[in-house]
Amino acid sequence: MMGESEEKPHAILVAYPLQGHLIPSVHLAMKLASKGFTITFINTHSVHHQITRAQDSDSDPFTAVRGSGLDIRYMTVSDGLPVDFDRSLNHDQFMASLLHVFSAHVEEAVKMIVKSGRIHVLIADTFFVWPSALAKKYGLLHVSFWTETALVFSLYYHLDLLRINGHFDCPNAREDTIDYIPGVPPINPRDTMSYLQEKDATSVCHQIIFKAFQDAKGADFVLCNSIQELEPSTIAALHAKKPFYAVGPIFPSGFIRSAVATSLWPESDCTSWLDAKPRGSVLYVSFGSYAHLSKRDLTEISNGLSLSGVSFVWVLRPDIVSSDEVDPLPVGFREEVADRALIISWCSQNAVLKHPAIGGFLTHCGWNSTLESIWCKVPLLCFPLYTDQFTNQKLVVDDWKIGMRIGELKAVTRSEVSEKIKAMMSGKSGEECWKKVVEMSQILENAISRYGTSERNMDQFIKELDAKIHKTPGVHTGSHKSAAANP
Ligand SMILES: O=c1ccn([C@@H]2O[C@H](COP(=O)(O)OP(=O)(O)O[C@H]3O[C@H](CO)[C@@H](O)[C@H](O)[C@H]3O)[C@@H](O)[C@H]2O)c(=O)[nH]1
Repeated sequence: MMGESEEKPHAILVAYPLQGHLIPSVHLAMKLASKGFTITFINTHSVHHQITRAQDSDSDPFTAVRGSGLDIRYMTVSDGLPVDFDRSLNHDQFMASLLHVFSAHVEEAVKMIVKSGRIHVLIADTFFVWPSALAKKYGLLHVSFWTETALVFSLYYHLDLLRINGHFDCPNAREDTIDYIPGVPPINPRDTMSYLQEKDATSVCHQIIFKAFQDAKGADFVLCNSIQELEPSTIAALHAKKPFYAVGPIFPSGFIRSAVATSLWPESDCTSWLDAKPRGSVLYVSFGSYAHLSKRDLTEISNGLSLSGVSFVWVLRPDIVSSDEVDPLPVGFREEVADRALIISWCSQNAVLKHPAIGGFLTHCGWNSTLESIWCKVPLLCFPLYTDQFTNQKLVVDDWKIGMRIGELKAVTRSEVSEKIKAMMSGKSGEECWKKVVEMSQILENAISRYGTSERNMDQFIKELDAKIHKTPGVHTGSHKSAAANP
């Protein structure tokens, strides 16, 4: 991309310290580096510690790709809490630290990088509350990286409209369709993010969302891990407001194995177990890296899996109910399903989804899982738990018709779980979803092919960024002058 004589753009990329954000951030860094960027990637000490512990190796995760000519440097900073602090058990304290303390540590790192050489850009997850302000202070361009759908971005971006219209943050919030967000097809409030459906909008996560989207309004560019063809009107309307580019799906090159370690937990290898199963016969079950299930729902899902008679691989994180609860599964469950179930703590999800034995995915509808499932032509059984997962479910079930809901409107029961699993794995409705997901996977493949929309969007973004860097020589050098001008 870059001309020989031109200086390479140097970007700091700060990943949000959660698994579902870290994975696309690492692969965005690799993508940009392959297009000629120098990247300084920043992880928290805690994430670094978890990755190296999972790998049983102390080296920085990018070591493996350095020989290939990618210029990716690596730093770690504190998130404000001790490395071994249980962030899963103390969610609000962790979030409060990211809200109030983390920026001071990032600023120290940015100051150091700026002092040591030319730097042009700060790329940071949209959920951080400080990037735009920090970028301005140090004379850097700000690229906001959004790891969810454009639809979710747009709903957060237009919180003021939702408030004015009485759909959010008011005593008796309206329950009728939201039909006034620019470019967004009408949406039922029940399909919006959990934070928009909650009555109390004073939680630490709400504060993060309010501040983050205030800050994001100052971004020079937004890169979104979605695909233009999947959300055309929403993306067009956002792009009309600011340079908003869909560049997804952002996957490791080769998809199955990432050259850079990103897993926060050690991975079990499921290949030989899956190799022994017939094509399309196994259900993969995972609720992602962060969400918790209630004990009641876990019991119903376990019993539903048991009743269904279907073979399954279940990623059951040790903290799925709470890290206080040692084994939350119903007594006798493991023995009952032993001949057709593989229950593990973590795996290479991409490798599992890509295996021909997998025929369906019971998922919380995290956006990465959704994209990975589509890529692997695996239809989804949706059991959203919080945040954007309800909105992703709406896209999957109502708009794209590649999945089915579980626990819709009422509490989930074992018989519903069992019936839906059977319908998905061997019924007509499962077959319909499968046909659609095969079509959709082609859209994703096209988007990241040589002349696909995501590839072109990425190139257009780089061209515009480059023009901005070179338009005002001396400004985006990370010089202390600009920092001093805006103390
Ligand atoms: O055993 C496993 C289970 C998961 N994964 C990976 O972990 C990631 C999980 O991401 P995601 O499916 O998006 O779920 P969360 O971890 O829950 O991600 C958070 O971040 C996402 C956006 O970045 C949001 O869409 C989710 O709602 C939010 O909970 C995916 O890449 C999976 O491939 C593994 O590698 N091994």
